[in-house]
Amino acid sequence: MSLQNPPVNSLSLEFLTDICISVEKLEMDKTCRGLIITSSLPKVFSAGLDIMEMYGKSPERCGEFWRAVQEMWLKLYGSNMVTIAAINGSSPAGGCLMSMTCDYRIMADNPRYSIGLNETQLGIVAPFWFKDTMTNTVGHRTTELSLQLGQMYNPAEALKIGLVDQLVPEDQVSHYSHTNHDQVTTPDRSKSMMRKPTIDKLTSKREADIQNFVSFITKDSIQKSIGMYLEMLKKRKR
Ligand SMILES: CCCCC/C=C/CCC/C=C/CC(=O)SCCNC(=O)CCNC(=O)[C@H](O)C(C)(C)COP(=O)(O)OP(=O)(O)OC[C@H]1O[C@@H](n2cnc3c(N)ncnc32)[C@H](O)[C@@H]1OP(=O)(O)O
Repeated sequence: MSLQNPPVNSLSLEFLTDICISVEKLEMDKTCRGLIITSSLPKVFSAGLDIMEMYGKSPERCGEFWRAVQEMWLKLYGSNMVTIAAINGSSPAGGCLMSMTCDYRIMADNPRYSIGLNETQLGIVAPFWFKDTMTNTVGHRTTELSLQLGQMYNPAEALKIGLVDQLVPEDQVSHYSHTNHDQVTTPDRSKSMMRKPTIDKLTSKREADIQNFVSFITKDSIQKSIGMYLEMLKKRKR
């Protein structure tokens, strides 16, 4: 599955819905042995959630958006397929979350790229299931530090903390993803055993999580922080 939503593969409601439909189709396809997620765009795996979906939108629309974010996570984290993230560019926030849902992460060894949960930099708090996914990937202490600082990691740092499993030359990300994928022939039952408690936690609190998101994101102070962050993104470009 090659992500293609220019300019930066931000995860809008529409794009998330497309991703969920694609994953669902693959999940039902008995001939499909697994999934490699990568990006068709240069330099960016995914810029994370589409910030415009969280800025100036109605509570109803925000709720619909958040349900789609949850759905993407539930489908990928709970997938019966062997999944590999072929991270061929930067992958902040929701992009990092998406790659952490996979069984294995291969990243292009380009020091210009970065990956991490940077929500704190936007003045927002990473939801509990983002935090749980990171804890399951890199451990409690690293997650605590990482979330408090909104830390982004270059590939070497990401490998060191276990946020990615392998670094490869930029032009060989696809090759290594396929080679690794071929070595794993059957999805292991231990995957669902390890992930079930985390999945059950969100499933049982799904509606409350949507309500929390909507009331948090529509607050004036949070809208102001997001507006300032958007301005900063645009200025940085010039
Ligand atoms: C207490 C109860 C709590 C309850 C729940 C509450 C919590 C809320 C949690 C919400 C969680 C959010 C997770 C997220 O994913 S938020 C998104 C975070 N993403 C980012 O911060 C990424 C920002 N982008 C970048 O760093 C860079 O764009 C890049 C990905 C490294 C790519 O750089 P480059 O190639 O140089 O591209 P540009 O920076 O020039 O961007 C081009 C273009 O795209 C716009 N853009 C970038 N990222 C996003 C985005 N995520 N959403 C929407 N738009 C984005 C950027 O502004 C440029 O636009 P213009 O061309 O119009 O200027």
